[in-house]
Amino acid sequence: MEYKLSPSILSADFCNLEEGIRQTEENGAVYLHFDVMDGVFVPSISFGMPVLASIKPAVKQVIDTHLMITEPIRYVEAFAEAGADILTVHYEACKDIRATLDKIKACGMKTGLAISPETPVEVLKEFLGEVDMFLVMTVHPGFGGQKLISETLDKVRTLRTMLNERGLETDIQVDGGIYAFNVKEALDAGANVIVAGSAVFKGNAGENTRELMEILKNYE
Ligand SMILES: O=C(CO)[C@@H](O)[C@H](O)COP(=O)(O)O
Repeated sequence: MEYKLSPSILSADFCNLEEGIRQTEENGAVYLHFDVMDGVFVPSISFGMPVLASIKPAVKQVIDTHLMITEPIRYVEAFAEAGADILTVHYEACKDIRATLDKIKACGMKTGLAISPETPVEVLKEFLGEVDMFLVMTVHPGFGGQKLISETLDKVRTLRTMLNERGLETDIQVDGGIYAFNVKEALDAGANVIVAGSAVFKGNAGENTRELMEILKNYE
């Protein structure tokens, strides 16, 4: 299993965004996590396609886009054009999940399906084998800097078991409250794509990335 770090720029210093991102890339983060919030699905508003389109040509990282927006199907084409490589939508935010996933695929992106902490993991059963990545939110979506809800890791464990039973090696991403001190708990539960915002961008992004990457590289 390949372990990947996806630094979330939500916690970055936007006056020095280019430098911050470069430090994560130079220190081995192959993904870059781009959190889109609409003020409806989640209370907060973040950034959207124009910001992504500016970042895209400046990085080689996989743009791992997490849409925290209602009816994301409306924006699938726009995010493909802006440069998203993976487009993750929320189970709770879609009227027609399959149509949304089909549109993501048709636009040439990888598919991600996310669940919020209150959503049971069993809802994902019918999508096993149909998506490239599942995202199990380890905090309530909407804000960086929250504390990991440890019960959400039980859902990661259950999901990894469900995938293993079907012989699937689908990526499981975890997002929220992950730091060097607790990342191993998420890996032990079965996650292999780690989103980290505060843990990377608060302080020295290069050193923080290196520290997290060391843990991922040495994980067995
Ligand atoms: O999607 C979200 C929040 O909704 C996350 O991607 C956060 O940006 C993670 O931040 P930290 O908890 O790592 O600070």
